[in-house]
Order: sequence, then structure tokens, then C-alpha cells
Amino acid sequence: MLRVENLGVRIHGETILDAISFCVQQGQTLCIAGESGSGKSSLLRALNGLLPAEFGSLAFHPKSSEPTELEGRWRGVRGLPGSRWVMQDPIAALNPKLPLGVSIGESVFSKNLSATELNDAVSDALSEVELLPELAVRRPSEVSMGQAQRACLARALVARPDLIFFDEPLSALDAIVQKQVAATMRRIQMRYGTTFIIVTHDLGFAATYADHVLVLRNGKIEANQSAGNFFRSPESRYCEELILAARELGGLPEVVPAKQGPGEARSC
Ligand SMILES: Nc1ncnc2c1ncn2[C@@H]1O[C@H](COP(=O)(O)OP(=O)(O)OP(=O)(O)O)[C@@H](O)[C@H]1O
Repeated sequence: MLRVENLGVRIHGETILDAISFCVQQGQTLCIAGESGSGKSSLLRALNGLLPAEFGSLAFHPKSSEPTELEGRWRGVRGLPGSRWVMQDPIAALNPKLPLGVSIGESVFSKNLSATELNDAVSDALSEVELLPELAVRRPSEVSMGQAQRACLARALVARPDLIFFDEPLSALDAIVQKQVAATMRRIQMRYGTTFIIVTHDLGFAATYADHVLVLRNGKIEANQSAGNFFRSPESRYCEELILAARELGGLPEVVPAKQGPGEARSC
């Protein structure tokens, strides 16, 4: 569904990402992990056209939008048609002056919906993420962090994307709300078959939700494996150490249970 070959990013002569290749199938979850500064967010930015990147090739074939195929230098600031992005800090991601319902509705501005259709779409999206319709009139400063992150998820969902990029979507939330939002994300994926690409520091989260794991280090790929293989038999010593460190901190069980859901990771 999304296949990237040989992506590179250089800024002011410095290599930020080098020779990045991976693919992810429709309805599956790719978690991108790695230490701070390894290039995870830069990879999301490059895939969304926000950093100047060189692509050996990129092919994105969503179910409900035109395919995108490109190679060479790309900077398409509107991102990939058929995809949306949920950021790490929901308060910073939302316009502080706009009620949540308006921010959510802006996501489908280009569809030229009537006022009634727009209201219905926003209400549906709010209920999809388990928020009351009354919250549509509140501004970001008038809701909790968890509610704001759900609103960001609703803003992505209202456009019915085939692919959602998430940059550390749970890190601004407390543990209980993290669990609730993660469960909502999972339910949405099961219902709509949406593909998720999620940047996370949390290997425990990746162990529970990922089909595939991509580990970056110094802008290069350190591992690109199905989640099952990654946690059983990581590709490099560095990844073994990452897994060990997560276990020692108590964030990862000794035995990673098989992922609940549509089945074993499908390779592409
Ligand atoms: N626009 C930019 N100009 C120059 N350097 C940049 C730019 N964006 C990112 N970098 C550099 O690229 C490297 C990777 O940064 P990036 O934010 O992608 O890392 P990360 O893995 O997401 O880190 P973290 O987990 O801390 O968010 C860093 O050394 C960063 O300073």
C-alpha cells in the first residue's frame, strides 16, 4: 500500500536520513522506533512533504484516493492524498482560537460539504473517538489533553483517510488515558482497515500494536522486521540492547504475546 525505496534527506550538507526503504500493507501498523535524534520525526516530515527529500521511489496506493507514485526530489506540502497526520502535542496541533468542531471540519474543507453534511460528519467523527457532540463548541484550552488528542484523531478520521501518520500520539497523556486512546485507535483500525505509521519511543506499545517495526539509528535503518521477529530475534546487537533496556524498565514483557487482530503481519 505504501512502498518507499531509498529515501534520503540532506539539510545544509548534513545527512539526516540515508537509504531508508520499507513498506506497509493496508490495515497494518508500522511502528518507527529509535533513540532521540535518530530521524523518526524527520522521516514522517519527509513522507508528508515537509522536508526536502530524495526518493529512489515512493508508491502509495490508497483505496479511496488517486495513487501517488514519485521518484527523485519531492516536497509536496499538502502531503500524500488519502493520508492524515496526528501530532504529538494535541494542544499545539489545534488552533487555540477555533472551537474543536471547526478544526475538525476544516479537515474536509475541500469536499465542499453542505452545512448539514459537515455537522453530521463532525458529530460522527466525535462519536467515533468517544467524545460527546457538545465538545464541538469548546476551544482546545477548555478540554483535557486526552480529549484534545481524541479531537485530533477525529480531525484525521473525518476525512476517511487510508493512512494515518502518528508522531508519539500518546506521550503527552497519562497512563490510563494512553491506554484508552490506544484502544480507540485500535478499534478504528479494525473497523476501517486504516493503515497506521506510528513514531514511538515505547517498545511496549510497539509490542502490543505493531505488525512491523522499523528502528532508526543515526538516520539509517537498524532493523526492519515483522514485530514477531523483531521481539524474538532482533536484527542487530543495538536492537537487542533496546529491547533489554525496555524490559529492565518494566515496559516490555519477557514474552511478547501474538498481536490481537487481523492476523500475522503480511510482508510486502
Ligand atoms: N529542519 C532541520 N534542519 C536541520 N537539522 C534538522 C532539521 N530537522 C531535524 N534535524 C536534525 O535531524 C536529526 C533527527 O531529528 P528528528 O527530530 O528526526 O529525530 P527524532 O528521532 O524524531 O528525535 P526525538 O525522538 O527526540 O523526537 C537531529 O539531529 C536534528 O537536529
